[in-house]
Amino acid sequence: MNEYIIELADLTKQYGNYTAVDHLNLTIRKGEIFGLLGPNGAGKSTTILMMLGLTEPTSGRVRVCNWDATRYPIEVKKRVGYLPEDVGFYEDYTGFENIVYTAQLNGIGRGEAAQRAQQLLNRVGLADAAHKKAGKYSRGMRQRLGLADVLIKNPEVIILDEPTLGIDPKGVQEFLSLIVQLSREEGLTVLLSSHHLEQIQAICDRVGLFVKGKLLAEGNVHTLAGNLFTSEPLTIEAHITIPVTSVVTVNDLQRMLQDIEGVLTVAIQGNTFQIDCARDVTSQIARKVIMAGADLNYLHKKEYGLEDIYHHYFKEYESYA
Ligand SMILES: Nc1ncnc2c1ncn2[C@@H]1O[C@H](COP(=O)(O)OP(=O)(O)OP(=O)(O)O)[C@@H](O)[C@H]1O
Repeated sequence: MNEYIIELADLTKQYGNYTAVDHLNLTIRKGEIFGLLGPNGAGKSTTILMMLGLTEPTSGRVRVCNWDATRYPIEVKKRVGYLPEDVGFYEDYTGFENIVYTAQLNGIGRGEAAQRAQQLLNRVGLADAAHKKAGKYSRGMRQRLGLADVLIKNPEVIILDEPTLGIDPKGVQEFLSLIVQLSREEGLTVLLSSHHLEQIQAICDRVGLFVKGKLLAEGNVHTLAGNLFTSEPLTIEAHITIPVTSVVTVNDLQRMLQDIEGVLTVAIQGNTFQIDCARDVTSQIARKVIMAGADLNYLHKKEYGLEDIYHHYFKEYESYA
């Protein structure tokens, strides 16, 4: 059994002379939550369409659940659930009826379909609204119904394209927790395409950064930041109070910190010392402050997040949302 559930090898898609996806190489393991992040037009949707076997690559290979998606799209469709930005439901059918209908389209008999539909509606938090017409559902409820709709066929992989657009913050949090729960409890592999950095950072094990059809970087947020910002100065923030009885002044302390090898600059604002350094000198800072008889209230090392990474890569592209 192949350890990767999704494998893209030199995957390329051209529309005429335009290369929408450019020699993409990417592997995703079973049970991973992987985030596809990139500005509009980066090629995320085209990549997803190729994974689903809905559009043919110009060259390269795409395997999903051990099936070549281009040659065996039906096998892939049986194993992969796709939740687009906006799912189309029969508005006059209830949530329950919609899910039963999808189940039957997937060859599940009426009795089992009804039982599974009810279980899934409970699971996605729609038990109370199961018999309400889908046309009356809020945006958040529709996305939950969409999730039940893709889960009814017991997929191995689910692909979510901007699933939280238009949902209120509480609904977003609940929806994302549900995704993590499903992935962890049922070993479901999740591919989440989104512009929302904080959502990707909150739930994804790994992230792929797309721009102009290429994967510029991939890895977990921590590793990406480590690789990217090694040459950047490290910023350490120290909150320090100098007791009134002390002979040491703020200026003395600033000089002492400045003398530590590796420290570039020391800026002071109130009780906060912002220390830029070429390497991590946290322990030396702590020692100096305490030996000077001052009180060290906290020391904080700046961690680079997905937002810093995103801006680093995409600063020259203004088109992202
Ligand atoms: N059928 C098509 N014919 C011609 N060009 C296309 C077609 N589909 C997509 N493209 C182009 O390919 C590029 C990649 O589009 P794609 O939709 O994959 O990007 P995306 O990263 O999903 O962006 P978004 O977040 O806006 O959906 C875009 O420049 C788009 O205009």
